[in-house]
Parts: sequence; structure tokens; C-alpha cells
Amino acid sequence: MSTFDKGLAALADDMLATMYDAPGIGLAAPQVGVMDRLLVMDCVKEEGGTPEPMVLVNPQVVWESDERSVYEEGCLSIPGQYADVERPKMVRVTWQDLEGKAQEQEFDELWATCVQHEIDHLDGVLFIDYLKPLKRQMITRKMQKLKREQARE
Ligand SMILES: O=C(O)C[C@@H](Cc1ccccc1)[C@H](O)SCc1ccccc1
Ligand SMILES: [Zn+2]
Repeated sequence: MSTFDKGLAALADDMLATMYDAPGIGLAAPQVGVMDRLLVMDCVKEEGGTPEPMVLVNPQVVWESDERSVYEEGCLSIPGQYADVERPKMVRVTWQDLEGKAQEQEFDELWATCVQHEIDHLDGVLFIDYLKPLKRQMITRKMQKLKREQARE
């Protein structure tokens, strides 16, 4: 593998460890301060199932269903805040894996929510950007208060 890939593979490993530790089912590179178009997900199908870590480089949504579904989303970057977000129920995503090989897969339900949530992070979009202004403002204020308190510690 070229050094570029080695760097991505090492980053992906760190992100997967961070994600499992959170715990979470998804994490995007900007959340760990790296402005790469890379995200990791673990679409474990059933409780206690074998982990299926996925690494998506340059992911793109190429199709989304008209049908939408609502999921109460949280975010590792906005701890303790949750809100209902409506998104397309199914999406088809293309990406490159760490070997640079083109991949394509359709996601539905929670995994569609997760991959859209993570791709949003790559574009600097957070789930609170979908909320009504009042609700978004409430959460933003809480985060600012939390940061002030943490700064004082
Ligand atoms: O902040 C992140 O990107 C990690 C998010 C990903 C996510 C948010 C909403 C819905 C699906 C995925 C979460 O912190 S991962 C935590 C989690 C765990 C189980 C189910 C849903 C969310
Ligand atoms: Zn998030």
C-alpha cells in the first residue's frame, strides 16, 4: 500500500477504536479533527452479532428513496442531546475502500440514518441543522454552557 493509504488505514483503525469505545455505530474523520473524506461504521445487524467494521473513503449518496423515516439521533460531538430527525429511509452509497477499490451498497433503516449522519459530518452538517430554529438554539446554548464549564475545570 502507498503511504497515503497507510495513513488512511491507521486513521481508520484509530477511529474504529474511538467509535467502539464511545460506544457508537458511526464516526466521521472531522469528528477527530481530520479533514479527510473518510467515515467508519459498524452495521452490526443484531445484538451481540459479529462486528462488521466498514471504512468508507469519499462516500457519495447516488440515490435516495422518496420514503422517509424518523430516528431519534444523537451525536458524539454533541453529547447528551437527542432529537427526531427525518431522512430518506433508504440510500445507495458509492465509496472507495482502503485498497482504493470502488464499492456500492444500499442502506436502509438505522444504517441509512447512520451513513447519512456521517456523510453530513464530512460536509460540516450536524443533525441539529435539521431542527426548528428554537430547538437548535436551545441545544447550541447548552453546548456553549457545557464548553464554558469544561474550560473552567
Ligand atoms: O456522532 C456520530 O457521528 C456518531 C453517531 C452516529 C449516529 C447518530 C444517529 C443515528 C445513528 C448513528 C452516534 O453517536 S452513534 C451512537 C448510536 C448508537 C446506537 C444507535 C444510534 C446511535
Ligand atoms: Zn454525529
